[in-house]
Amino acid sequence: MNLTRVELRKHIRKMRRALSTEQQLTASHQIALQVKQLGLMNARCKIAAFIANDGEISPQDIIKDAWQLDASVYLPVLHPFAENHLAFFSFQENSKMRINKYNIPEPYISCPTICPVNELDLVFVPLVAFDKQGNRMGMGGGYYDRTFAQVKNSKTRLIGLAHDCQCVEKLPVESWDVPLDMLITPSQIYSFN
Ligand SMILES: Nc1nc2c(c(=O)[nH]1)N(C=O)[C@@H](CNc1ccc(C(=O)N[C@@H](CCC(=O)O)C(=O)O)cc1)CN2
Ligand SMILES: Nc1ncnc2c1ncn2[C@@H]1O[C@H](COP(=O)(O)OP(=O)(O)OP(=O)(O)O)[C@@H](O)[C@H]1O
Repeated sequence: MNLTRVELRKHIRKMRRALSTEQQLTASHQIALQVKQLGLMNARCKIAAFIANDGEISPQDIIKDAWQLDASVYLPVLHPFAENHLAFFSFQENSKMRINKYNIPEPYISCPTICPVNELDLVFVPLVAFDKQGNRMGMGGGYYDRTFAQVKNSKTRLIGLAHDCQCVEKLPVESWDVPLDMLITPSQIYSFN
């Protein structure tokens, strides 16, 4: 990782953390409306989302809509054995949660509530920066890239969620980067490929 990548990450993280609570709530509402208008979810869907952290746009309203539709919702959990990989566990309104090493809440792991990654239909992906070619830069752990490296040819669609201010002209592409299928901001929908 070179300095440019580090500096860009730092700069955009600072910008998104500067958004007010009201801006965050409005943004969450707007991306949920975008998802609704696209008709991406139904009762048979298995959907992965995340709990917003560090000024990320919150999928909370998308999660509520998914529950309403009776779709199954999953959250990432830092994999207990496979280093820098994620596993996805069921998230329901009454799910018991624990805090991981990054201070992000995640469901307790239990065998019956895991969803194999290649069975996920939609994966809403957090990110720090994106460009209009479908490239994404995350927090730097390589978690999403590692976890979805094997499933990029499956039905699983990766959909980035971001504030408009996280758009950059062009991201340096690394060999391991897994590209997004779609990216949704409060004001834009980008479809790739
Ligand atoms: N909301 C959310 N959940 C997610 C991710 C994410 O990007 N967003 N991840 C996507 O991969 C995984 C966690 N990856 C993360 C990697 C680094 C940091 C982070 O804040 N790093 C701090 C140092 C934290 C520490 O070590 O104490 C930092 O760099 O300042 C957070 C999450 C799984 N869950
Ligand atoms: N499929 C992979 N196999 C092995 N190493 C990988 C893979 N994907 C990423 N990495 C490693 O992970 C590190 C972090 O990658 P990168 O900076 O692209 O993460 P990120 O996309 O920002 O993070 P995240 O996916 O957690 O949000 C890199 O040093 C890279 O070598």
